[in-house]
Amino acid sequence: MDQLNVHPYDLLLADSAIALLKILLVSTILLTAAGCTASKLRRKLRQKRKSIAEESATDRPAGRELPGPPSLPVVGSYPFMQLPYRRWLPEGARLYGEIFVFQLAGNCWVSLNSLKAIDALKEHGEALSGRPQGLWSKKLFNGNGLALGEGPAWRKQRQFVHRFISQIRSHRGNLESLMHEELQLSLEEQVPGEPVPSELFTRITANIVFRIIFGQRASDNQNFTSRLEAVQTIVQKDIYSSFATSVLLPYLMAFPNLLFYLVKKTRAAQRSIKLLLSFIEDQIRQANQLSNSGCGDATFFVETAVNSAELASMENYSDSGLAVTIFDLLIGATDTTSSCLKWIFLYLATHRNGDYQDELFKELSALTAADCQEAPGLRALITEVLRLHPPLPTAINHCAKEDIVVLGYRVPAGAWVFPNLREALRSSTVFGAAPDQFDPARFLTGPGGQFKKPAEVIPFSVGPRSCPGERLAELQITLVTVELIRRYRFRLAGDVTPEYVARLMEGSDGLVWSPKNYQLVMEPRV
Ligand code: HEM
Repeated sequence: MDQLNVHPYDLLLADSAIALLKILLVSTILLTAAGCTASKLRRKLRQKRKSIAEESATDRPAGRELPGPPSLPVVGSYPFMQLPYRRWLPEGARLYGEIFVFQLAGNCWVSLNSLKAIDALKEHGEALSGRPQGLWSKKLFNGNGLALGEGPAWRKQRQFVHRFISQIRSHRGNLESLMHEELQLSLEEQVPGEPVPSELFTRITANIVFRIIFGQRASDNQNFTSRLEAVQTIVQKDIYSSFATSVLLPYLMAFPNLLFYLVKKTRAAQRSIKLLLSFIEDQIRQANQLSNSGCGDATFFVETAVNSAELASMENYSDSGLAVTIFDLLIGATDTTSSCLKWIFLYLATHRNGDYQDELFKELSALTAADCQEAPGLRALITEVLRLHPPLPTAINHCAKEDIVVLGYRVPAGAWVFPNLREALRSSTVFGAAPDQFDPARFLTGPGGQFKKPAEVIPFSVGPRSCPGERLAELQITLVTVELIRRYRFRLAGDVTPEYVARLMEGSDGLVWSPKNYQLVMEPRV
């Protein structure tokens, strides 16, 4: 009865007071913890500075201080640059030149902006073969895999992947018919008469890679496709683009569980990655069972890997380690290759009002199917798209294992070093007066318009960490492009204004650089 006498406002007030108290309590705990961490960090920084100062000059390689924006405590270089930082990089290169440094998310980032600077990845191959080992990679991948792994295990798995790719490429006929079949199936799955979403290219690529790895179509496996899509969303976002992550991340890192359990998006991302990894582990278990029963098919990656004595002899080798390598192959292969195809078909649909695609169609129609792959106009198109829109514009961060000197500047051990491929591939010194323009003819020379592959176009990066999937990606891009140009004429669906095309061309800000999604009208050529 007593309760009935309580006015609802009183209840509301009591609730608010409790909520306020809770907020105050949590804030106090957080602030105290942050204070402790900050002082811990300050102490560490002082110790680090002291030990650096104590290093004798002879121990350190000579070299000037790297140029770059200033850096403040806590916020780093954030106030002097813009986010997303990738969009600011051209400005940084203009201000500071071929190589510069900035501080973000508590780390020292070194941007290599020219081909000469990027050569450091070859020249200091071993010293720069490290990868930053952040909280994410430790917690989710445990140092395994190709993209973030290091040391002898990474080297051995890379060799294994290289050998597998050369082996399937040596049965080129089989590989090509798998790709043709997949393209045909993916096209048949489109709604007849409707414009085709640019996501078609992701579907084709995912299906091809999935078949190479598991011997089945990805589209037939809903469990896989939904998990892959969730992980792709993470890859397409750049976690360093926001203030919260670029500035607060190092402090949140001090409380990994807080980071994982409080930040909803991070938790969802972690869950998606774990689900995809557990799906891959199931496939590995099935491959093991098939192999033990003698019913396996060792032409697929997963079967070849579970039967490999070389991999089995690796220290701490496990199914979960192999799952991370397969995860890297799936993710590494899908978004990059499909991004390139999306750019290609955007240009085909828009460049020179369609005259350009008609020219290519004529070139390909005059050739046999085998010769089409080497057609100069086609090679020039693919090379120009990869030059202007490298799918991984800043590759993956490398980590300097020791102090090195690049172009006369000292790069400190522990720095996150990345090749700024987008900048280097738009150098006017190398690519002429209009490097930002789409002009495939720049790669055609001589009276017959011969194509010569330029060594300067390096969208797959260079050095011991360069992309192991380069040859596979090139074959896939070539086959899909030839086949579609020979069959269809393309235009963008909807109200196509120059502003709309410019917006599509701006692309995404994530780790992988794709055009914004578009719809393609594909008219069969008769
Ligand atoms: C157009 C397509 C592709 C492009 C432009 C591309 C580009 C790149 C780049 C720039 C890197 C980072 C190199 C560095 O850190 O310096 C990389 C790494 C990697 N790529 Fe690709 N890639 C493509 C397709 C593929 C395919 C088809 C596969 C799988 C078969 C693949 C698997 C990987 C893996 C596993 C790594 C990590 C290698 C390591 O750290 O040792 N990529 N790729």
